[in-house]
Amino acid sequence: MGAASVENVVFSYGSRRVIDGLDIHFRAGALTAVKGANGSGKSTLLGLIAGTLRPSQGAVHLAEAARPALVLQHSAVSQALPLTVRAAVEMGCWGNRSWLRRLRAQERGEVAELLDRLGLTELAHRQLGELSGGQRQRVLLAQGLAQRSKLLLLDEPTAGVDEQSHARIREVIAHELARGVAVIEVTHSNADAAEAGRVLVLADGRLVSDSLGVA
Ligand SMILES: Nc1ncnc2c1ncn2[C@@H]1O[C@H](COP(=O)(O)OP(=O)(O)OP(=O)(O)O)[C@@H](O)[C@H]1O
Repeated sequence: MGAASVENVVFSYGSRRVIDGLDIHFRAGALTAVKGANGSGKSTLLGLIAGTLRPSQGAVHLAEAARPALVLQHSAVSQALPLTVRAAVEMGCWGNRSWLRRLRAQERGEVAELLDRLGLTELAHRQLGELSGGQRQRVLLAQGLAQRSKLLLLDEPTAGVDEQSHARIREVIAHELARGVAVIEVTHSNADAAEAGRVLVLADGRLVSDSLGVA
């Protein structure tokens, strides 16, 4: 059993079909890059796997009962949420439990470690709205990692980040892969896609290329 599979999936917004019969099996513990022009359906595919969107036809199957962790692009998330960086990352630990529940010491330790790995410790008390786009992107990634899912869905995690942050994000992805997490990464970067074991290319909601990467 792989990490996830989409089987003959079709998805439409109104009468517009934006995913047009995708049939893809994602291996466990591997990095898969998803490329394609703007509007080709990449983010929609992640939403379908994450369960935030439901297929109009076909089915999505997940290996784990737990939900995948979906990390959106920072531009897709409100900057106005009255949350500190630390609180945003802690939200990733909530899972299905009550948000009123206090974090266990172990979870607090994990949050501190994630803040450190993503270079956010100094920013932990800042409000999300006070951060730059690249800083917010790292917060969203830390929040996704705090979910401890075996399937991590990343929507352009390195878009618009500086070189140092880029390196940190690549290290964090490599670390997750080494832990056996499957990562599906939407990217426009050839360099990032080259790190993947497999590169998928979408065009108009269809799979037009499925190749093994160089990694
Ligand atoms: N909420 C929505 N309502 C209607 N149409 C939408 C909605 N979200 C996306 N679309 C359309 O669905 C299609 C696929 O969008 P999607 O965001 O999946 O593309 P993408 O490949 O991720 O693009 P990008 O590279 O720009 O992020 C596009 O034509 C887009 O205009």
